[in-house]
Amino acid sequence: MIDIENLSKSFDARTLWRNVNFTVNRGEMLALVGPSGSGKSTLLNCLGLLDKPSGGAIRYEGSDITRFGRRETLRFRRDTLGYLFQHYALIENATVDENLEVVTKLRRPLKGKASTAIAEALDRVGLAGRGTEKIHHLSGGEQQRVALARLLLQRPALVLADEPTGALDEANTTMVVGILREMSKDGCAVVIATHDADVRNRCDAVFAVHESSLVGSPHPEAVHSHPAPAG
Ligand SMILES: Nc1ncnc2c1ncn2[C@@H]1O[C@H](COP(=O)(O)OP(=O)(O)OP(=O)(O)O)[C@@H](O)[C@H]1O
Repeated sequence: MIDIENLSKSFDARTLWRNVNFTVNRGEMLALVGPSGSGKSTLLNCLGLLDKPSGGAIRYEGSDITRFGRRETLRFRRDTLGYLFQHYALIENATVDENLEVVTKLRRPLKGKASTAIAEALDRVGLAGRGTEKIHHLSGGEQQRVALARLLLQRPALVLADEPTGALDEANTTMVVGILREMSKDGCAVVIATHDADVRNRCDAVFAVHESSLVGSPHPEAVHSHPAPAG
């Protein structure tokens, strides 16, 4: 679905990564691992059109999205991408429901009313009945789960998740990864930057940023026999 071709990123004299090539298909969940500072978030930001690569192409349905103009970029972000990033990107002073209504106003729920779809999404992430609470009253892990409920309502084709379990305990980590897995089974492609070995082990493919290159394999057996560098 999305093909990354010879992607590179440099800042001044420093090359973060180069010759990055991989494909993510619908139904796949892929982990990006590597030491802190190796450039995982920057790679996700390039895929999410929040940063520009220095070279190469990111093809989605044949188009190189790095060459999109402003209007196409906004449309692609709105219609195709879903972000699950470290700072949640929620409206702090609004309620949980108000944050989720932003999505249901743009995208109708698959079935039934928006309020029912919002309640179902909150139930799925373990926050049933919390819709009237203000975001800034929630813990970091709860805010992360509101961001996940937002993704469930949005139903994007490509989910980009940056350390989605960093603020979560084990039970919630299992739930978040389980929901991302279900979204991939429903036909979405998921790319997760993570330091968490449990998250990595539940992915279909693992790619490691290592000495400015991306190394890895789409076959978990091969990944297990050549472990990615710890990150
Ligand atoms: N706009 C920029 N200009 C200069 N350097 C930058 C810029 N953006 C990121 N960097 C640098 O690129 C490096 C990689 O950062 P990035 O956040 O992508 O790493 P990471 O692998 O996600 O790290 P972590 O696992 O700690 O989140 C860092 O050293 C960062 O300072």
